[in-house]
Amino acid sequence: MTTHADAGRDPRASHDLHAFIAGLPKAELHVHHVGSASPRIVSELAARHPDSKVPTDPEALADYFTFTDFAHFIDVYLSVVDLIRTPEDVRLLTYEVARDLARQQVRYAELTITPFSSTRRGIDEVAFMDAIEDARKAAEAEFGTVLRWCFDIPGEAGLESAEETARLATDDRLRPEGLVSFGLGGPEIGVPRPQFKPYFDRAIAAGLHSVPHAGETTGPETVWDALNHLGAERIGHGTSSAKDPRLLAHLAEHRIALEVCPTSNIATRAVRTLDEHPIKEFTRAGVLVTINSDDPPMFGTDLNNEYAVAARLLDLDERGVADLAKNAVEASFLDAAGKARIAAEIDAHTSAWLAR
Ligand SMILES: O=C(O)c1cccc(C(=O)CC[C@H]2O[C@@H](n3cnc4c(=O)[nH]cnc43)[C@H](O)[C@@H]2O)c1
Ligand SMILES: [Zn+2]
Repeated sequence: MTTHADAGRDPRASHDLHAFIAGLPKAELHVHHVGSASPRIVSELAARHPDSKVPTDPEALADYFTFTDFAHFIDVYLSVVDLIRTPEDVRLLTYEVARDLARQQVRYAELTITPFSSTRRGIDEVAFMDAIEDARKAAEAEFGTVLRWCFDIPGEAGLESAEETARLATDDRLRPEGLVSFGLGGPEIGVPRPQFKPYFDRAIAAGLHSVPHAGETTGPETVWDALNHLGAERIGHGTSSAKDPRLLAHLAEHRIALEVCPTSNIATRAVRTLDEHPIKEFTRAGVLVTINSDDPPMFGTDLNNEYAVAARLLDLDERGVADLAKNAVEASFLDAAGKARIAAEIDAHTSAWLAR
């Protein structure tokens, strides 16, 4: 398993490729709000709330963020969710996440937020929406990074959480301007996707895109369920799709992108080793693969490292990496002008790099 000591930079990618990736304009489509809290923010919040079991020492967090399995990961994740108690915590977290993305040349990110987890812990819903929107606008003005939201249902919390998430996402008085999509996260085992159909139907009717997690910890049938019952336009992870050639052909034919997060899959032990990751099977089948970081500090990674990992697994040079970055732009929910702008930036960076 990848340890935090060697994570954050794939040692097998060349120094040059790392430098190319670091400067490459990128879009991130699968990254969680709370799961992006930096060790500094987590330890600051933990110090403010001494009743929490989360370590206050940033150094100790690497151990705390070493997971025995997916269920353990969710336990730890929720202990960090418990640290976010006020609208100011939400604003600060969102703004700092945007700063970390901007440092990696991320021009556009769809950030998955679980509003149910905050409102059920007593944060006022209007203050919550104001906090994320305030941070989004500040981040765009100060860093130039465009943020958009995906509100996800924490499936294991039951239909009550689905109802609350659908309400927050579709009520015109609450729904934030930056909201573009509707998701479903958390464990998959014992949480069948079809039960969430009415909530996805409402979100889709309200103009939101459908982007559930599926096939991360269960088989390809869950991905089929996400497609057939939830109207999925992209799939979060979709790792087990590799076991079903008919599914791979369907994803490829319909340009349904997979949001691949290689290091996450190792850290949660959904996949045993990076070399066993099915990313190559996806590209071989013609599936639109996008590269993402999921919960970067918790997995000791960042988006740049995920691109370096993908480059190694797919044996890509700079042009191949640039094509992966363009896949994310294509699969994003940006408008055509926004897509064209970032794609042109990717081309400009690549041409300038290769002409050195
Ligand atoms: O907030 C609660 O009170 C609560 C109660 C019961 C269950 C839950 C959850 O299951 C929350 C899970 C939460 O995890 C997020 N997440 C982050 N990374 C991943 C991932 O790789 N795969 C699936 N889910 C992930 C997700 O956003 C969920 O909201 C909460
Ligand atoms: Zn995720």
